[in-house]
Amino acid sequence: MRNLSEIRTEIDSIDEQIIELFKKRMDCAKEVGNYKKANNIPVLNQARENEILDAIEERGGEYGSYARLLYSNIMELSRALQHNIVGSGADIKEVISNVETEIPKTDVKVGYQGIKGANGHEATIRLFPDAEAHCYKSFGDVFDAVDKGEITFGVLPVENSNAGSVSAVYDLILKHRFYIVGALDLPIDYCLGGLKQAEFSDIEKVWSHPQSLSQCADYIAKNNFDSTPCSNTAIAARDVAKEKRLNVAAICSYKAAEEYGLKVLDNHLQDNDKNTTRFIVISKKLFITPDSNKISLCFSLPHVTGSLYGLLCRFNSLGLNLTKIESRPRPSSDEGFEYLFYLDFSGNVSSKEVTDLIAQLSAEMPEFSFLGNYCEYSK
Ligand SMILES: C=C(O[C@@H]1C=C(C(=O)O)C=C[C@H]1O)C(=O)O
Repeated sequence: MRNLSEIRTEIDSIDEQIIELFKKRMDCAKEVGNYKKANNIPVLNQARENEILDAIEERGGEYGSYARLLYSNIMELSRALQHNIVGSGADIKEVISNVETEIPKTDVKVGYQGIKGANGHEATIRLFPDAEAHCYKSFGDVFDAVDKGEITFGVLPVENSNAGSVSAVYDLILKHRFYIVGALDLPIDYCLGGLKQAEFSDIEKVWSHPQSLSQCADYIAKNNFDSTPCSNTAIAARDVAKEKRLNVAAICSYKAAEEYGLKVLDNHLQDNDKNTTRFIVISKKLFITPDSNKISLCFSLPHVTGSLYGLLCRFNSLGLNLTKIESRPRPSSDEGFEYLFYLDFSGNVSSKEVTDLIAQLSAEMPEFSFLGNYCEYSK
């Protein structure tokens, strides 16, 4: 048997040959790109790629499936190069280069779901301390109000560190495709708000938003409470005050308890003391502030093997850090389910590599939208 350094010497020499061949292949892809640009031919030729992949797999012998994977990556990168040459996604690049960089914070109307004292209200106050806050019954109503121009911005919860994604909001993001212009990670602290004359031992039932009930699931189980979902934590607090039932309490913010005259019967109910909810700011107009550190995209995937893998390979090749990927199903006539994807990654569009990537994806992904580049605050 050869010793390790002998084998490694051979590997190094093979790599030297592979890299030279890889460069030659990319030079050819570049030439193909120029030809496609001159002749107005689409970058992707799936049939040709499939032919190459099948042939490579065959020739790869015992390493056939590895060879296929290697080549799917190579062709992914070869296409990325060609998209830059043909100038794919010029419309998105144009939008990004002409964007406004300052978000108006005064003399604006900002909407949230719920009523005064809701977590959405708190997020709105923190993000827009000088704005006029408007409350809406449902998440959908906030989106509709932005659509009609009744409010300039909407503040919506998208994710909680314990309970996970707020699917209803993701569905609305994917439906409306408004821009995301800001985000805030808001620590959430719940109390048990009961009637003034109630004691902790009187409480048998708790009312709150399903997300909040889920964030306090251990606490509720430990105390053997009966839980009832409400449309909002602050609405739960208001209704507990209104209904005047001694054995019912709301799981709500301290502000909501105070706002609706409830007595705090217990503190910090959340199962995880780092309980945090992420809110986003939606807008019909795009703003990208210079401190932006997060980019959001959405798209559907073609029904082709490895299409999600191919997409992830592009991010990997640029060393970009994906922070979230969410898929939402929707019924489709032929394939049973079809999926829309929502994706976040760290970055700023001032980087050419990043805008090139967004432009490339816009040309390849069905139903692609660039949702925005914004700063995610944690206060
Ligand atoms: C290079 C080409 O463009 C793309 C990349 C391919 C490759 O790298 O082999 C194959 C097909 C196209 O999707 C081509 O059309 O030949």
